[in-house]
Amino acid sequence: MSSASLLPAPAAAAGSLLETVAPPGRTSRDVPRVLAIAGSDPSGGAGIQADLKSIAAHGGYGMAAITALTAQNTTGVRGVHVPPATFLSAQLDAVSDDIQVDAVKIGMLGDAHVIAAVRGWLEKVRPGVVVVDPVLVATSGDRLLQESAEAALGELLPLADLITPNLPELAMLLGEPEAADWPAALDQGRRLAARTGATVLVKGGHLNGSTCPDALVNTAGLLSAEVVEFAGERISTRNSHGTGCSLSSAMATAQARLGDWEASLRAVKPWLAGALRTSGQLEVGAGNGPINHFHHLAQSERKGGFAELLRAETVADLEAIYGLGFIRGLAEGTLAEREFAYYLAQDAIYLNGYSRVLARASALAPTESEQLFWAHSAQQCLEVESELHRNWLSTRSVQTELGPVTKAYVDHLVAASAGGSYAVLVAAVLPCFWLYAEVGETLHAEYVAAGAQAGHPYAEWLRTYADEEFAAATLRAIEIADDAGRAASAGEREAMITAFRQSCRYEVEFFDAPSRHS
Ligand SMILES: Nc1ncnc2c1ncn2[C@@H]1O[C@H](COP(=O)(O)OP(=O)(O)OP(=O)(O)O)[C@@H](O)[C@H]1O
Ligand SMILES: Cc1ncc(COP(=O)(O)O)c(N)n1
Repeated sequence: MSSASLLPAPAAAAGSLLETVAPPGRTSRDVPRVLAIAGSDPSGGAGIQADLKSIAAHGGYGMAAITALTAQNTTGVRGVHVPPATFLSAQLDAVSDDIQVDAVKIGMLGDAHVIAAVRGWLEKVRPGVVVVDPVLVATSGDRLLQESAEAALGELLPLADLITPNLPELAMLLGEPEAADWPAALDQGRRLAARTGATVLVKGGHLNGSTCPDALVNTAGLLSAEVVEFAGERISTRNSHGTGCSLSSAMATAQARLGDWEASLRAVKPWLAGALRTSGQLEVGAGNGPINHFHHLAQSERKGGFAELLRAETVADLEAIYGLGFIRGLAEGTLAEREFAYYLAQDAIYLNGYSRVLARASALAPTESEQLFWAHSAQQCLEVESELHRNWLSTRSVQTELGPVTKAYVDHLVAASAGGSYAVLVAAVLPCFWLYAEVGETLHAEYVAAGAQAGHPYAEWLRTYADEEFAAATLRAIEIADDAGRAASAGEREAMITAFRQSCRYEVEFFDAPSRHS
């Protein structure tokens, strides 16, 4: 790979090519007409097939001019055929002679002849929104643009409003080594934005670590700041085939409707996260599978679908809970009395705060049945709290002040209740039902399986742990969260998942707190 910059000199970028870019004031439409100019992926995960799905998922009318045919699947690219560029020009003219194109997304281009054809058409038609995804190499490592065409691609970039390179592409376009971390990637994004005059979407998909941030960068004052970052969690999946194609098409469609890049990415990123998160449901191929473009439709149809998604989020935290010294000590009877007393005292404090938050859920509930469920649960909490004081705490010497984990957990719940979204609040309170019920049932079953020894110092506690009424309430809380999640927008669903995950983390920490703070 050539390490020379693929871009024209800055002076040229700022000259005539830039003047051909359409002005930012564009018409917004309810159903934008979006043209994808890209290669075909017959397995449906990337290229034009992903573009059309992504455009449709965002409510656009999708059109497709095919630059190249590939023979590929989820495991790799077997062949590439680039038809004569004159026929691409014929496709492009056939579309624009008849149809007003509100936005264009450009993906795989294949070779320099194709780039020249696209460039000639863009200069003639000047679509209102142009997004260029500078596709060079597929996830599988196969080349999708001839190396000799890289300079021509660089010259096309100043015609874009938005460029969406991944980290290796960003580096190659600048002729620099790949950024080692996120700040270095943002610096490269600034340089590409300055050289092209376009907005650059710097994507964090290729970073290491638990987060997956993105950023919009524009050095000409088009955004609210030069660099606008969008935080995101990394989703553990190998189904990333076509993520970049889908993101760029979604951005083109959203921008044609909203006329605001930041609002567009705010709308698209939660959708993409949901599409990655649910990608496994598709069961397509043995390699890097596709994302689930229409997850928002499927989820709203299938009862239990959102709860399954939440359940998958709890796996690591449940594992962590079962590995904690506190839990093992409780199960085996070796737990220090001091730690048990600390746990009970903090539980009583927690339940008081939790009860208030449940009462808020009752106030926000959309139906009388849910209102009653949360009100009843709030009352139950107070009853369990006084039971703790009466039967468990009155005979022990305990520390009664608010512990740091209890405070953080209750603060998180109060914040969720103050946010005003019933769905997010329901997701935030759910782990206290779900994880506690699961842990209780498991520990109780272990205790019974081990012969339910009467001499076990925590026998009485373990016997009350798996309460049937609480198990039934847990099922109802899960059902309510599932209904709320299926009815929620993509953005609200992501906020629900975030709130749920945070509460799950606090459940782990709550069980770990006695060994750290008692
Ligand atoms: N594991 C992940 N979890 C969450 N978001 C992800 C993940 N991987 C990629 N993304 C998001 O997907 C988008 C594409 O990012 P990435 O850097 O992977 O681009 P790409 O390499 O062009 O995509 P492709 O996989 O199609 O080649 C970005 O918004 C990024 O944040
Ligand atoms: C026709 C076509 N266009 C683009 C990509 C890149 O997508 P990915 O990087 O996810 O393989 C691809 N594999 N095929």
